[in-house]
Amino acid sequence: MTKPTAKTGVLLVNLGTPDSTQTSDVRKYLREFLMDGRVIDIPFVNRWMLINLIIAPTRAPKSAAEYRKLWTERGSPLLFHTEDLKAKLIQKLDPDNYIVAMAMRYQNPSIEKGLAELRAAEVGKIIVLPLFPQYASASTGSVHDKVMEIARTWQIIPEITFISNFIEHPLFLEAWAELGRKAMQGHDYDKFVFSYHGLPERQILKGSVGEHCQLGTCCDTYSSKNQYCYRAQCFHTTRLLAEKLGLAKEKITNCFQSRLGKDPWVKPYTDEVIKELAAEGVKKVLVFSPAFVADCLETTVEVAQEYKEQFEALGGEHWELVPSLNSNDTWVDCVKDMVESRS
Ligand SMILES: C=CC1=C(C)c2cc3[nH]c(cc4nc(cc5[nH]c(cc1n2)c(C)c5CCC(=O)O)C(CCC(=O)O)=C4C)c(C)c3C=C
Ligand SMILES: [Fe+2]
Ligand SMILES: [Fe+2]
Repeated sequence: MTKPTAKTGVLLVNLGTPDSTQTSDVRKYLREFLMDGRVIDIPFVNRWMLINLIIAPTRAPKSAAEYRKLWTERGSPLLFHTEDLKAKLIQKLDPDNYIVAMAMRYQNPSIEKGLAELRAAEVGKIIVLPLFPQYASASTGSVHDKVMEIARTWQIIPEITFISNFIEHPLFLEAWAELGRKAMQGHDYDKFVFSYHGLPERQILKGSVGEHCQLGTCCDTYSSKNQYCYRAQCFHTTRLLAEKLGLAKEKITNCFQSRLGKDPWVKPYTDEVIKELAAEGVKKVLVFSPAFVADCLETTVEVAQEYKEQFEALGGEHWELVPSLNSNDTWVDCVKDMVESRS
């Protein structure tokens, strides 16, 4: 009798979210998240003091109030959209060859739990897919780091494939384009804003190969020299999507949201771009947020509510967010293809 072939394990990992909207759970989540040295990249003692003496006490109650605006009967959207993605992926993959687990980098379900599920199924190979289209040390890099921290304790470490970036995948672009076309139907937008999650500028510079990135026009081209530069990856994502959707260059604006703390973050800042657009008399804006593959606090509350209020208060008339990929069928096909092409 021949031995059955071992399955390939797939681990989908998103950022993380609190277990509930109680301030204590939000504080626990923020502590774990922000104590990650890849997220707040300052010396440990300074980070510990900043998080425990300033951020956890003051930010946690404010963030808890924000999470209450977002929470649904199914809990946090980031979590249930990732669960839905996993369920649809399972339907599309051959069950004799694949087992799929899902995890959050911070809080639950943990990466430890996801990897334990795959190990229990005695997989022969693991494919880790951090659900971040653009590589950043604070997101993708941190997932890779955590998986290696756990795998390093195993006697047998199977072959592990890490997916670092998928901005050029044709089905990723098609999934966004489908959602964009739908949002554009019956509307004539003045501007298309591409708002990406921000990063401290020093993290962009640290992530630069050699001294390539100067945070200037260097990020306007994308090549093997700057393939891990977060800013260049974001601009490239916009160019590819704009091309697919046939958007005129002069109608496109890139910007970066979710700034935290006083250090300079990658520019231009979304709130400043909104002021500029309003001052130019722009009235109708469609917003894409393609650093996120699932709707979450940063899209549903920050972009679709807070930035909309800011734009309207400054005279804007229509501010619309394109919903995220969530468990869109073309996006599920994209994940299936990324997995199968690496098996
Ligand atoms: C798209 C990838 C992300 C990168 C890169 C990233 C970097 C990063 N984030 C913070 C601080 C916060 N981010 C918060 C929420 C949040 N961040 C991402 C993704 C990236 N972050 C997502 C998907 C979410 C939403 C989570 C959800 O539950 O819906 C938060 C928490 C919310 C809040 O209090 O505002 C913080 C804080 C830093 C400092 C950073 C890189 C240095
Ligand atoms: Fe974040
Ligand atoms: Fe650059």
